[in-house]
Amino acid sequence: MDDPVLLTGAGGRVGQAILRHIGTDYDWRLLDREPLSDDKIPEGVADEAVYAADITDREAVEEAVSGVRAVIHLAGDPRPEAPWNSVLQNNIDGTHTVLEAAAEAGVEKFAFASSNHAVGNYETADRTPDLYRSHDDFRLDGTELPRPSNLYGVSKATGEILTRYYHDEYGISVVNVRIGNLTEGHPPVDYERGQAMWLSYRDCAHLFARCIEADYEFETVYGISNNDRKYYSIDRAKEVLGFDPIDNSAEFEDEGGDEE
Ligand SMILES: NC(=O)C1=CN([C@@H]2O[C@H](COP(=O)(O)OP(=O)(O)OC[C@H]3O[C@@H](n4cnc5c(N)ncnc54)[C@H](O)[C@@H]3O)[C@@H](O)[C@H]2O)C=CC1
Ligand SMILES: O=C1O[C@H](COP(=O)(O)O)[C@@H](O)[C@H](O)[C@H]1O
Repeated sequence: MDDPVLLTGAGGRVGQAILRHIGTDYDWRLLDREPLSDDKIPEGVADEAVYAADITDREAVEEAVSGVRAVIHLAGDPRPEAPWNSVLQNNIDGTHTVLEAAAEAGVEKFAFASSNHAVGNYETADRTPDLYRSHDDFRLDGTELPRPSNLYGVSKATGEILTRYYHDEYGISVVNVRIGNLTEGHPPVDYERGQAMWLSYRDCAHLFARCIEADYEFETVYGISNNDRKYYSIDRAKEVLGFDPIDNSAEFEDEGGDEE
């Protein structure tokens, strides 16, 4: 196997979606501030490769990142309503610490879990709800500036600026993945916005596998499944990363996804 890949926030929803589908494909280092129970650790991952540490703990992060070729950085406060003190510490300071350690260790690739909330204020009153429906052709494609919809979104936009700096200054290949709505098994029910930005577990794992495998310099892409309803373009993720999603929220329309 190639050099290890560090996954921060390994015990959370996105981390587990990744590990469930590609958990035996890589030599993982897993980091989370909560100790990981055995059922959250793929077969073959040694105890020494599992770190119970906070991403603001520079020494612990340095140890975890030493000798890895790629980082998938998920750890952080994922709540859209998270208060400033939490996103400042976990999302901004934490991301800075992981990037500093990655640069120092000579990591080649860095995939950052950004969010739809970094651009949530493009969803203006005059664009919605049509924006969430398949007849509407408005698309965000990753070239637009952030327009956060809450302080959590501000922290994700800040993470994207931090990755830009570490790419330009230290040459780390970066992909910011503006993840939509990860929901297991089916798209969110009775929630048009969520259906338009649904990301299935297997498409999520495949997308982050492509972030490990593909060649790129600095990219910002959207992480959603191949939904008929969409206002995020996945063209760039397809082109640069070779993302080839399988799922589509339209296939579940009888379960609460009908358009008006
Ligand atoms: N689930 C979703 O639909 C979306 C998630 N994201 C982003 O993806 C990432 C993962 O989200 P989820 O898995 O849904 O959240 P989660 O809360 O299920 O998982 C986050 C994990 O990170 C760990 N963590 C949090 N702060 C930490 C710290 N300071 N040090 C070490 N570990 C820490 C937690 O213990 C947890 O296991 C987050 O950065 C979130 O903002 C972005 C858009 C959508
Ligand atoms: O960034 C995130 O986005 C998803 C989807 O947002 P929502 O406002 O439609 O729920 C959210 O579920 C997740 O917790 C968050 O990290």
